[in-house]
Amino acid sequence: MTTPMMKQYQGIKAKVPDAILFYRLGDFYEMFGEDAELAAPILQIALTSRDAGEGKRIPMCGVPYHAAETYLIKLVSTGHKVAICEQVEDPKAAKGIVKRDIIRIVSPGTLTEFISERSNHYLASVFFDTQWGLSFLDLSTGEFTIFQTAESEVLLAELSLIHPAEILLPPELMKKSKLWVGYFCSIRDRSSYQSRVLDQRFPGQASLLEEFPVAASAAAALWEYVLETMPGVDPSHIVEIKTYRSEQRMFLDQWTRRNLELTESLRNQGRKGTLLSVLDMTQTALGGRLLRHWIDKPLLVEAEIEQRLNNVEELTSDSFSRQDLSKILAKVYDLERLMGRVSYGTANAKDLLSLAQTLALLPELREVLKASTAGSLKAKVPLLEGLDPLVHKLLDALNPSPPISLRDGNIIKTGYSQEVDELRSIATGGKEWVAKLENAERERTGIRSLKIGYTKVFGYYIEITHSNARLVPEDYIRKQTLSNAERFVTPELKEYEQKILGAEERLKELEFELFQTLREEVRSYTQVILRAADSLAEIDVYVSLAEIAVRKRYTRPQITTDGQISITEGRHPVVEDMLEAGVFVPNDTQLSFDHHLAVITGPNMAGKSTYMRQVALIVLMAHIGSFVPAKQAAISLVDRIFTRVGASDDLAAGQSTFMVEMHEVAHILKYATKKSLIILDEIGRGTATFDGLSIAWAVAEYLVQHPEFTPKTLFATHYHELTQLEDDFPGLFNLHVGVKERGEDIIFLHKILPGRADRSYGIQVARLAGLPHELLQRAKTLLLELEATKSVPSLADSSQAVTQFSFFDLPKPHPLLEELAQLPLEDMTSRQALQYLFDLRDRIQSDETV
Ligand SMILES: Nc1ncnc2c1ncn2[C@@H]1O[C@H](COP(=O)(O)OP(=O)(O)OP(=O)(O)O)[C@@H](O)[C@H]1O
Repeated sequence: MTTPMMKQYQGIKAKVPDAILFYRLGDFYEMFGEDAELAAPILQIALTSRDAGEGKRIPMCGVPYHAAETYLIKLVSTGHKVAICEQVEDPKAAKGIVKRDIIRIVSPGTLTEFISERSNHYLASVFFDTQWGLSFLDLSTGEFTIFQTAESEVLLAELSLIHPAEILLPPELMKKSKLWVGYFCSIRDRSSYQSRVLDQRFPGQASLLEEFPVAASAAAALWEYVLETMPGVDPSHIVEIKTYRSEQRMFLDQWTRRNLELTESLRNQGRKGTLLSVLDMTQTALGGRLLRHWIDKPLLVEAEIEQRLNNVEELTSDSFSRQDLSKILAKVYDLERLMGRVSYGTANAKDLLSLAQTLALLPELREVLKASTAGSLKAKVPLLEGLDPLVHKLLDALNPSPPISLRDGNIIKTGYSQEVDELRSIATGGKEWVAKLENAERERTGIRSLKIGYTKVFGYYIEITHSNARLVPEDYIRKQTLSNAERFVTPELKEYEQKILGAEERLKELEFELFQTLREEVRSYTQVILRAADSLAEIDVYVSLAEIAVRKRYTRPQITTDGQISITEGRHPVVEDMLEAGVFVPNDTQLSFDHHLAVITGPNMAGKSTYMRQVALIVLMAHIGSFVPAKQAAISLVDRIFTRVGASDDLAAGQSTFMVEMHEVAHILKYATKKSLIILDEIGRGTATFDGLSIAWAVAEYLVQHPEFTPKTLFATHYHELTQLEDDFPGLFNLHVGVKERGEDIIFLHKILPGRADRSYGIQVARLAGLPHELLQRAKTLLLELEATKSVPSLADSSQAVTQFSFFDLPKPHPLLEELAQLPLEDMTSRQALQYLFDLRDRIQSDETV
């Protein structure tokens, strides 16, 4: 027969077939059967077995419950779900086997511990019904958002932006596995998407949910899943559902975000070298996360941008307030996540203390804001009010250095509760009483080594060594014999023991109860605390942006709608930071509807990419509400920024470098409007020369041929042929990056100048990179050949057939070169050499040798 315990286990396991069940047995969480076989190698713990009844044995492994978190994280981070099953009744009260049940299911998306402080950790849900619905929730902070779009591309870009730890999908979408490559997905029953759970929980948001029904369906499934994974818990810190509308926030596709290295660097996907790292001087995790949101979703509404810029400007000119606010913010804890723990009932005394200490800063913060010349930020003052009574209560109630555990007492401060104080004085006074008794007994018996001790099993005892046995009084009752001593009790000691132990026990219980009441009281302030948290985050971001603006000499951009982007002495915020002070060469930019496409030529390494990205970043920073690295900037609002930069492939999605490039170009041409800003860096270079040139040429033409479609475009290219377009299209103009030649070398000036570059200097750059001399000589010879044979046909006539060019098709070394190589220069006078050169020129001009 199966053992009763195994029966109970199987019943619970049947509820969570897709999760590894942590089954609490004493001080361990045990795993059985397939769960054990799966988990043991991941956790690197021993796999044993246990009697399952009927002579069968079942595989088993276990982890100690006090260290369970580390094991749990390991399983979840390797893409597994873990269900935690606890005893749910007091073992003393249990008849037969103790009742157990699942108290929480932890999956990658529902993890709230050990997650990055400065970024969000999202659980997402997707649904499709003529449109795409997306909903995502950060359980640790309570941020809950819905979003709806007709374009799958937009959905995928949103997903790549929020990078959810887990996506919930209905069965029909789960099948479209190509869309979800790289994500941990959980399947949900289709009925979950029709659920009305949100109507009851968020009654105030009915109209929002009605407006975006597909996203609301996704959110319903998500909410149901949350409730399922945390039975009995209402995440009260999740107070509202937000959305963002495409007309209010700039949508940045994943390529643009990546190419501009906004929050992740291309090289190592870390923060270093990103716009975020340059702008982030926030002091709090709240502010850090908000700044990231601002960068991810720049504003499109002029008034909102101006409002942010006003706040930044006011703080730039008030260094006192900036410093004071910074000092206060440095002491602020992560209120959102603390409130998360309050709502899950996992906040301990240290958490409430951190919360109280943070809220205790608010009066000082309000004073600084009131006194500041930053008028707009004064509007935040009322949002930081209403919490002082709670702070006083918490600080009065909580011991300033409480233990982590809530069950061991020492949480409540003396003076807060009369009952606590009384019990504590009995408990601690009792110990004094024991010490007194010890002295008295030593006197009475004359045994100097007499000791009163305590063990959990025997309670209090009087210990007397065997050598003093003859001095033991008659009223001592023998309790235990050790190798060198005897232990005794007296009725008096026993009676007092009851009183002390009872008091200690009751004290711990009472302290826990009082703590829970406090935690509930904090929970009742959820809305007010989260409102204060929002304001703190904003103030933090403004102080950070202002501090950066002052330190790095950024200026306030003038926001316009006249279609002009006019930047004087603009700099690249990240490249500038990496170079020594004063080394970065600033450059100007002028773009308008009439003059909207700049073809930029210049050698490799000259600074074309840097310049184009700098323009994109300055425009983007202006839309965030940040000051910009320029002497002066007037930025007309753009609707989107597109970039096609550098070679990258997406082998996971089965696309070659060239395919990715063409895909990105197609995407840009499809979605860009007259109000967009486009960065195109060397398009066409991923394929054969003439194909590439033709495509680049045709794209440039396309961008200037339609009078109603004049997106501002920076177009860097090594195909110098494109500069010819300037003559035919007034909207197009040439720019080049200046270089200076010194002998065989070139010096990069990094200066953007009007007009076209005369040469590519590719070989000089290759020399700088250290290519072998012999190879460079050969390259030079080949270059002369190519230039001399003029094998590149003019593409001005697009009907002309384009032939592919390959190094294998090169002609043999030109006879002229052979002649030059043979020239007896050592035996020639300089006059003869000069004469030879004149003759040579004449021969070339008369085409004699070509
Ligand atoms: N304005 C500038 N001031 C100072 N240094 C600069 C400037 N612009 C670029 N640089 C330096 O030159 C390096 C190369 O710049 P960038 O990559 O923009 O060149 P590029 O012309 O795009 O080259 P390629 O054609 O090979 O892509 C940068 O890493 C930076 O160190």
